[in-house]
Amino acid sequence: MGGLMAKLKDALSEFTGSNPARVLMLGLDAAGKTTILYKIKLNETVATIPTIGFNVETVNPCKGVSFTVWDVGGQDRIRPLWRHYFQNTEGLLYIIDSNDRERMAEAREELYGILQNDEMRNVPLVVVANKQDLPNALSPSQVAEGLHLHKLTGHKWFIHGSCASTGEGIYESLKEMAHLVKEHKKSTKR
Ligand SMILES: Nc1nc2c(ncn2[C@@H]2O[C@H](COP(=O)(O)OP(=O)(O)OP(=O)(O)O)[C@@H](O)[C@H]2O)c(=O)[nH]1
Ligand SMILES: [Mg+2]
Repeated sequence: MGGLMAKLKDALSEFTGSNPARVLMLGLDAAGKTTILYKIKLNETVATIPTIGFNVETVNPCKGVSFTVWDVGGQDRIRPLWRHYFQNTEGLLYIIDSNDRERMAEAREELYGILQNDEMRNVPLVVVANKQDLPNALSPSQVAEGLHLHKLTGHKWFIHGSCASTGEGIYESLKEMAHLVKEHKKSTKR
């Protein structure tokens, strides 16, 4: 009985305050990462400047879920720094500017560059197809196609559309991230 109680306690505390999951948020510059981070943290649309370095916040996007979200600047000259944040990552949030059709191939190459790293092996991926409010934005399924997600192996993935300025779609993306991280933790415990 004691063992069962301990297991239950363990399951319940998986993502709660004392033990947040480490979520890494990457994507090309101006995709909307910092806007998303502070929308989750403060429920406010903040005016951002390009991130040089990183922002980190602990957030509780839904009941019983706690994430430490690392938002790392995406300008090309600082992308080589991304790898320093890979270790112990439990979920990758990859943010796409769905309106930036010209840079979809670049976003794809960067994504595959991240995922092939040993430290990111099997880490679940949630792609956020942001800026859905813009009239020329690719739909989430077009973004999935542009990123060749259907060819991706070794990573559970999910894609959701969002508009960071209104917050639409962000909660759903994080809820799915919580689900995938939980599944991943279970499978690595086995
Ligand atoms: N229309 C629209 N604009 C957005 C949306 N999300 C973010 N933006 C704008 O996009 C610009 C870049 O947003 P940031 O959050 O700074 O982008 P970032 O990914 O953190 O960029 P780096 O820090 O350079 O990597 C800002 O002007 C935001 O207001 C969105 O959903 N729709
Ligand atoms: Mg930023």
